[in-house]
Amino acid sequence: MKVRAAVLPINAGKFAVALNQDDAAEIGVSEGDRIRVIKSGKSVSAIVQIAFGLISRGKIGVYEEIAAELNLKDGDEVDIYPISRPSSVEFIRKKLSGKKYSREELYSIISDVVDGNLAEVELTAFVLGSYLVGMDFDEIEWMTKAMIDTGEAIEFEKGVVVDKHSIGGVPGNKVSLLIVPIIAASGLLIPKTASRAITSASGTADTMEVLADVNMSVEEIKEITLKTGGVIAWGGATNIAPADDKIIRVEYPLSIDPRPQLLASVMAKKGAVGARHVAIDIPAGNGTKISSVEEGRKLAGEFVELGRRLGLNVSCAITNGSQPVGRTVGPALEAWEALKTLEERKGSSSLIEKSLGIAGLLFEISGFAQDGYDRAKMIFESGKAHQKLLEIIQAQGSKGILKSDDIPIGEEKYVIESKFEGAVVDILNQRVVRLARLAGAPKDKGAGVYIHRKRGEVVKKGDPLITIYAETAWKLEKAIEYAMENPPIVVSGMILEKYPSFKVV
Ligand SMILES: O=P(O)(O)OC[C@H]1O[C@H](OP(=O)(O)O)[C@H](O)[C@@H]1O
Ligand SMILES: Nc1ccnc(=O)[nH]1
Repeated sequence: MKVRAAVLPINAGKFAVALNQDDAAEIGVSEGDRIRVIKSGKSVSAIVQIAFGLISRGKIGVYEEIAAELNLKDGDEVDIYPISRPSSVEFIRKKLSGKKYSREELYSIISDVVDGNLAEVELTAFVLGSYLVGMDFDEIEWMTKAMIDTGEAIEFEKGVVVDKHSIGGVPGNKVSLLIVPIIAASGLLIPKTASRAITSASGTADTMEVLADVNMSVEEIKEITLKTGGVIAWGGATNIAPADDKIIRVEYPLSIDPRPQLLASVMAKKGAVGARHVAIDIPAGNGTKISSVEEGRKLAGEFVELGRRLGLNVSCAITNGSQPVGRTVGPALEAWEALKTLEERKGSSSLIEKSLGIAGLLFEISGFAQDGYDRAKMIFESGKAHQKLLEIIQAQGSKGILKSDDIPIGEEKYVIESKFEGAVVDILNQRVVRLARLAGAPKDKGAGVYIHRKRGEVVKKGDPLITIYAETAWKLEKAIEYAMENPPIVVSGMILEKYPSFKVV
């Protein structure tokens, strides 16, 4: 069937088109089906969206990706006809009924993810297949290798390349902003790519973006690493393991990170940047991805084994995830705390101890030093790590922030005070994250929370417990409402929740 193109100035993130419902019915396709779009001998397969009333008969709405690929302008005539779903969909369905993927099937699924050949619902089914049915170790290895092979890789001709990654899950985990400059200042190379938030209120890429550009090509990552010793780039902007960010996009709204995807997501990025020695941070504690040290140990074993299969020397640190790291949660607040700690060479002990511990582990496993922690501490206390972060920020493209207090924080704020005297007995990670997300994080960089009292600290009646920051008043309101019903910080003796809930109207 011949139709005329209407170019939609929208990036769909995949090859997609919008069809009038009657045209779709005429060629026998529905929402999510595929068609082939042909122009002057060139063709692409595209996922169909039905645009009720928005696209008139005889027209086809083409998003930017297809317009660019086929060099289409408004009014150009194209040929369309229905095609069948890619075989990956069949493989995904097989997993949902409890079967094992073959190496070829996983490669085909990951290639289709990268090429944008899977509709949102199919990609979601892939993630849910891993979540509900799981994968065995061969499948995890094949998926990781497929993720590396469908993207670009970096090779360093000289230098010792190391890397670190956290499985995430604990709020406030801004440690990479301290670890990367400590390692880079030592002369080792650390070309770190990070993801944006998955289950938290700020991923390392979101936090670093407050200070510097994080969108970098593979060439830039290599060049800046060779120049300064390290980078903190957003993996999703590179062509390094490009399937990763597309998978993370469907995990984020569900706030789930299935174990096979987690292992592959982390290790594909490490394998692709040419790292030889890798430290993995596994936060364990209530309300994180790993609830106990035992479970953390099991996952650590899986990381080490996957590393072995990929030729990487992997060591894990099971870390305290029972409450947020440091005192801040949310992109700007976390960037502020990381930079402030480097400037003043002091700050929250959970942030400093964890950063020095993981930097020290990297020094030890790479053979750089036997007293890794002490070496990391020396670099941190000498101010070299602070200078190095500023240098990395300049090299990546600075956002114009020279010191921590220049970082803009959301202007709408509200302080939650303690209603009575006592001690903080718990901080509920998931409530802290939910609160920061309701306030606008990670999208609104200035949104988040500052935690005044952590576990074991004493409070008097009226002392501040937590300050919520937001960029807009209505988001602040929503966050306050949530915090009132679901207190994120528990002071001894306090009622956590009432059941059945009772509201005064
Ligand atoms: O807590 P959630 O959002 O699930 O996990 C995602 C975070 O964990 C990792 O941290 P890092 O890059 O090693 O610092 C990722 O890159 C990302 O920043
Ligand atoms: N699934 C993931 C968890 C943490 N970091 C990542 O990059 N990916």
